[in-house]
Amino acid sequence: MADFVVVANRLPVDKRVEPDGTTTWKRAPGGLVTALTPTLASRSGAWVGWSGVPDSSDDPRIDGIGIRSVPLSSDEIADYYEGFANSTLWPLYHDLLVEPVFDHDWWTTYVVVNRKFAEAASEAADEGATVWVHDYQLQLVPSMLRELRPDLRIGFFLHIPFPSFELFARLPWREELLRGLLGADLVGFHLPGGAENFLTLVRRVLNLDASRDPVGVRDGLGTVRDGSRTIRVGSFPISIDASAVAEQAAAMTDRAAAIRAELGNPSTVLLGVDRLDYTKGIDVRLDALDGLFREGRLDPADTVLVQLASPSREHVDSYIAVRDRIERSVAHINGTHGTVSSPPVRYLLQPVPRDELLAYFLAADVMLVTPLRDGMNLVAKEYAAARADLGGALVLSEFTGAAAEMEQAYLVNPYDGQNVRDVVVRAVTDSPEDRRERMAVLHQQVLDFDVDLWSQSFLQCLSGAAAANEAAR
Ligand SMILES: Nc1nc2c(ncn2[C@@H]2O[C@H](COP(=O)(O)OP(=O)(O)O)[C@@H](O)[C@H]2O)c(=O)[nH]1
Ligand SMILES: O=P(O)(O)OC[C@H]1O[C@H](O[C@H]2O[C@H](CO)[C@@H](O)[C@H](O)[C@H]2O)[C@H](O)[C@@H](O)[C@@H]1O
Repeated sequence: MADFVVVANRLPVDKRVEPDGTTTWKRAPGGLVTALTPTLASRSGAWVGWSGVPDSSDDPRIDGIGIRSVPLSSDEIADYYEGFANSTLWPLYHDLLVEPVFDHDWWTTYVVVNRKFAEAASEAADEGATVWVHDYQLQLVPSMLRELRPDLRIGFFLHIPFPSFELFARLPWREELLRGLLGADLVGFHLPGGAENFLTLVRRVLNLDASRDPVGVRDGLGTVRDGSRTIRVGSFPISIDASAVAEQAAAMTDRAAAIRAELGNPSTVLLGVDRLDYTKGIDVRLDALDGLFREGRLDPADTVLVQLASPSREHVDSYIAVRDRIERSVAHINGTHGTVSSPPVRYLLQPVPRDELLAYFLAADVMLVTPLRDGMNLVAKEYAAARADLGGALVLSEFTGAAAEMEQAYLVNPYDGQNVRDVVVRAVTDSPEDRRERMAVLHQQVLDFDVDLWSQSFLQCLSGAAAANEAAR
């Protein structure tokens, strides 16, 4: 039994079946794992989640973390993960970048799978334990878990944007989803705007008493009264283990120089690093590059864009469509502006090892982070952390959570193509002193506001919120 339980769609481990049929488990790279490992290890922790493959139920123990797999069948993965989570909630919460599908069978499976996660958490948690539930895939878990285990302290954190009333209210299951979240003692969002949208929805859809004051960052929590319980609502922008990134990147300078040489030592190396997702605006930066070559403002013989894309949600139609669009655009740019020996876009559709990724950060003159919408975007923070040399420049979409903190980045409106082209040129051509000044602020900012601050501030607020509810009970 654990006194601290994390519940997330994905386990912090990757299961691999080797060609000889044996199974190996590796700790998965990722911000959430890094953020929570110290707390999990120091408090007899457990992690409840899905292994990423169908029908898997092994429970390996990794780095002192007890793992509890929630087995999902292929049909459940199709309806809960690819369906309701990633074809209904994901597009709706990301401002309708593609049309969300409302399917009642998917909803039924979402309820069934959320109950599986709640039951697994209930079995893993010791009396009075703290349970931290994560993200849009599991919004019903807080209330299901509270019903099963009223003794638990329950927190919920949403990693993606939380939409306005006008978007959220389209959901046929809007009441159930809000009620699901209200099972928590503390509901957290990246930005105050998400928290305020939630308070408005609770007031208008459920007719509950919800506070109207602006929500602060890690401070000034909102409240919802639900019977004898008070649910706190707050903003906790996630971050990264910035000092570890800076240290690991410092060891990669030779590899960074080698990468530039492999690219033909062009004057300008631009870089994009994303899951292949339509929210990430990969097509926005490709269109900007095409336009800048046409306008003669960048020289295709002396400029290279490296786009590293990790395959994601590959069975979902909208992801198949965006992959096609991006690949056509890459071929168009290389076919139109390149030569056989030096195509200006180097595109990789596979994840690269962590060290290699850090070397690319050091090799890049300009990092292009241009999402149309993004809850936070950790890549932007990792780039700033990696650049302890204060080199490079960050072009950052205003529609990311990261932009709320990283004001010294070259901010762009990804919906305004001319603005993107102008800002990219500015990031490339500004004086080295101006670029250094901006990077110095960004680098220090990510060191000061790191992932430890995120998890500790959330857990401290959760402890206060739960204690108040226990006293009222
Ligand atoms: N090792 C490795 N990590 C990657 C790769 N692509 C993206 N990542 C990591 O995946 C995470 C992406 O997080 P974020 O930018 O917040 O976007 P998200 O994909 O929507 O969660 C960051 O920690 C990236 O460093 C890759 O090719 N290799
Ligand atoms: O699990 P997948 O379907 O493969 O997707 C990967 C993760 O994508 C989303 O990440 C979000 O969380 C980041 C950290 O808070 C944030 O920076 C980013 O803006 C979000 O998009 C998703 O929310 C996770 O649940 C997925 O595991």
